[in-house]
Amino acid sequence: MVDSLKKNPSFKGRKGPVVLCIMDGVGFGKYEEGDAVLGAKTPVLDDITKNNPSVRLKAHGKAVGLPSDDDMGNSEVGHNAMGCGRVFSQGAKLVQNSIDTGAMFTGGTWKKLVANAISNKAALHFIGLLSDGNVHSHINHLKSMIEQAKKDGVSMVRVHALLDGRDVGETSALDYFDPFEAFLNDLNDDSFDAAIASGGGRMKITMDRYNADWSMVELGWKTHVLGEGELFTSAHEAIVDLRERSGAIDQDLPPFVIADNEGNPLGPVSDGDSVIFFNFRGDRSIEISKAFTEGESFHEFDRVKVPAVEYAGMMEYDGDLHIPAQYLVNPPEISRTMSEYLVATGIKQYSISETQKFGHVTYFFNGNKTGKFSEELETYVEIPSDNVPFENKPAMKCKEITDNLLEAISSGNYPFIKLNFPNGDMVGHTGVYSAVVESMEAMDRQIGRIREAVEKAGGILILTADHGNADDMYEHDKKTGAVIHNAKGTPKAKTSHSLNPVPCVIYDPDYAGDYDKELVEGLGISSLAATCINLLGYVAPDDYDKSIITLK
Ligand SMILES: O=C(O)[C@@H](CO)OP(=O)(O)O
Ligand SMILES: [Mn+2]
Ligand SMILES: [Mn+2]
Repeated sequence: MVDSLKKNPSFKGRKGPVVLCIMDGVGFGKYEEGDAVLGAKTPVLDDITKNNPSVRLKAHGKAVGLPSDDDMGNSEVGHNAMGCGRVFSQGAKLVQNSIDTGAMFTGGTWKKLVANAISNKAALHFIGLLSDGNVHSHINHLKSMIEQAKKDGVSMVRVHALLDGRDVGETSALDYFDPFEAFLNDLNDDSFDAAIASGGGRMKITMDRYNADWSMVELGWKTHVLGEGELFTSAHEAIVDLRERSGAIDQDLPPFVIADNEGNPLGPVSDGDSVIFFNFRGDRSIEISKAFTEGESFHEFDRVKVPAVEYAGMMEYDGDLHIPAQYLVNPPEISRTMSEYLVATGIKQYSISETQKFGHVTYFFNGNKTGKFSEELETYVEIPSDNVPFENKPAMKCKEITDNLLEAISSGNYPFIKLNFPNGDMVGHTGVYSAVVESMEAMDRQIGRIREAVEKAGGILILTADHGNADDMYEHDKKTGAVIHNAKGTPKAKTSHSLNPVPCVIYDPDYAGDYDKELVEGLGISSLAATCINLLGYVAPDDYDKSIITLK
């Protein structure tokens, strides 16, 4: 348990709550063309930014614990940084280190899974996202593990590969699958047989999160484990054919199963096999891990059969519920989060979003911890998300989130309130510019309502984001900055996050002259924790990253 926070006597205090509004995926664009935040009519955001202290914060690369500044930010590392007030080396970096130092392959879990496959003359399966996005996984991690498996004497490897198109180009799958199939063929010899056995789009199968749509996981189970689905002779053939027939971009591609020479599935998961889920990020890895590891208590769908396998995740995906029990790399040891301090100080908190981002303001914000620190002091509200393509409903649930939030603000019960608006990110990932504009306009109207409520309550509103996305909706030439066009002559959509900085605006209608209106420049989003603590009237823990405000 952490110590309680010390009061800061120089801060005058406010009547109302501190409200932290995280506009998921809303950054400051580098290019005018394709910046849907700029392109949208957002009178509230414009006005609030112009007339209040505001600054840009770093939200990518090393500022959020990623290996390099070429790595875009993402929700996990962003919310971890905001909620923990410090920057921890994150999954992408920890896994790479573990491979580089060899620690992964001398560890007990790796050895156990390899020994299991060898002694049963069975397969070692790898399931996960095949790209170099470095948000959930990296293809190089997978390649290193397969090479090592061969060295260690495994004779059969089966890969169940999900198409990305969300952290990398929207139709870039073959840039990963083709060289990867060649890589496997190069490794194959009389004693080693590695092949892709199944696959599908990451938003179609396997990688659901926050219990939003378990039917995705069921379809993944059928595809990877039961070997049920449309059969193809190779992943290349499957991708080309399914793209043509479905018109889907990579993340939405229907599932496929690869057949052997007799027309049977090449690599369903069977008794005695070993299975590694090679994504390092937790949110979209928890459900499939449960399907593999839970016994009769599992009721989410009918698994038909549950093969007896040794299963391991790349990491422990939920440090609270210990999912899964076996994993290859220790997750970052995130401790002493802001929520824990607030609980120790007796401060009531309210956290709200819709399903798609509910875990972001709770589980990620609290350092990948599912449970509350205190039932009494913390209130979590989840507005159910619709299961629809979000380009068709760009407002998502921002109105419903706000309706609930306004009650929390006016109740006077919660000194600290945090919310996540998913619009910029979830609609941003669809690549549909006009829908993103609409989503920003819908969100702006709700921020107008929040501003009014905060003013009435005499509180403080902090507007910020976890990383960019909506601010960068077209692919640009890296050298010239020019928009890249499709064969049809339209701009090529960009579905991934951006490397752009994010806003931080402090709307404090009852400003009492107790801090400098000039905000500190050059900081990252990890500085938001100390800032919130200061605005609640407390001194931030010594080792938290510097606050964005300078107290007088
Ligand atoms: O959808 C997701 O899983 C990621 C992108 O891979 O987005 P975010 O980090 O915003 O959750
Ligand atoms: Mn996000
Ligand atoms: Mn996202």
